[in-house]
Amino acid sequence: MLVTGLEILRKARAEGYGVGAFNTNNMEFTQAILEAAEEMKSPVILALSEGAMKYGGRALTRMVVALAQEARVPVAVHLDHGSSYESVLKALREGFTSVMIDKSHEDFETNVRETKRVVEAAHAVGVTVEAELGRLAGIEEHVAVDEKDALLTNPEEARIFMERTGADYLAVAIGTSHGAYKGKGRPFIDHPRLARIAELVPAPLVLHGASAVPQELVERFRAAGGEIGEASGIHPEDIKKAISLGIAKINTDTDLRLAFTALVRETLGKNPKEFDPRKYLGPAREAVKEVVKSRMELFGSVGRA
Ligand SMILES: O=C(COP(=O)(O)O)NO
Ligand SMILES: [Ca+2]
Ligand code: NA
Ligand SMILES: [Zn+2]
Repeated sequence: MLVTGLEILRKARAEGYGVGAFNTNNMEFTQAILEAAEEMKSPVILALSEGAMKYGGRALTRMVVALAQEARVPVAVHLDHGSSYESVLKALREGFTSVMIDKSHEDFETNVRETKRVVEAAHAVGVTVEAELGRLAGIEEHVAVDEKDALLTNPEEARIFMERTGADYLAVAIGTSHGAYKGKGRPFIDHPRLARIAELVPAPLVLHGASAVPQELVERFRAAGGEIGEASGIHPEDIKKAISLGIAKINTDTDLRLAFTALVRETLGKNPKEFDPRKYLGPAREAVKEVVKSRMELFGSVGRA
C-alpha cells in the first residue's frame, strides 16, 4: 500500500532497523524492487531522481505510484535530491508520498528558508519531507578537523535546523559519498558524530551514498566488458552500526546499476544473435532483485511490513 515516508521511517528508527530507498528509472528496476519487498515482507521506498522523472516522465511516475498502491507491503514513492520548490511541486502533483529538498550546498539560512517553504507545501497535502544538512563528500580519516567540520553535519546545527524547518527526516553527511568510488579502501564513517546528531535529532536520519560496491560485482562487471576504475563502497558493518545509531533510510543506487548493467553485458556477450530485449532485460531485472533482497537483509527490514 502507498504510505508516506514518515510512516515507514518513524517505525524504523523507533525499532532500530533501516529501510532501503532504491532508485528506479524504468519498469524492470521498479518490478525488481517491489518483488523483493513483497518476498521479504519488507517496507520499501521507491526513489525517483529528477533525472529519472525527466527520462521516464508520466510513464514512469504513473506506473510507480500505481504499483505502490497495489503492493502488499508499505511503499513510499520518493523524490530523490529535489533541487527546487518547483521540482517538489511536480512530484506532489504526480502523487509522490515523500519528497527531498536538497539545499545542503547553500548557506544555512538559505537551506532553512527553502526547506521550510517545501515543508509547508508538502505537509498541506499530507506528504513528508527529507532535508539535508552537511556536504556529502568522501573524506579521509586524516583530514584536518576544521575541514571535516566544513563538510560533515554539525550536530548542534542539525538540531536547530530540524526545529526551524519542520522537516520530517534528515540526510546527514558522516563520510559517505555518491557513486562507485567512495574513497581509498574502507571509507571513514564518523560514527561518534552520528551518535551526537541522533541524540539531538529524534527524527529518522538518512544515509546517502550508501552502496557497498562489492568487489565480486565490480569483477563481474569488468569480466562482462565493463570498464570501471578503482571502486569501493560502504562496508556492511558500517551500515549496521549507522542503523544502530539512528539511520533509518539508506539510499542505494550504484549497486543496482552495476548489477543490471553487468547482466545486460553478460547476456549480450554470450548471445550475439539475441535481439529480443526481454532476453537481456529479464536476467538483469533478476540481478537487481537479488541485490535489493540482500540489502534488505543487511538493513534488518525483512519481515517488518
Ligand atoms: O545516495 C544515493 C545513492 O548512493 P549510491 O551512489 O551510493 O548508491 N542516492 O540519492
Ligand atoms: Ca546535497
Ligand atoms: Na533522498
Ligand atoms: Zn543521494
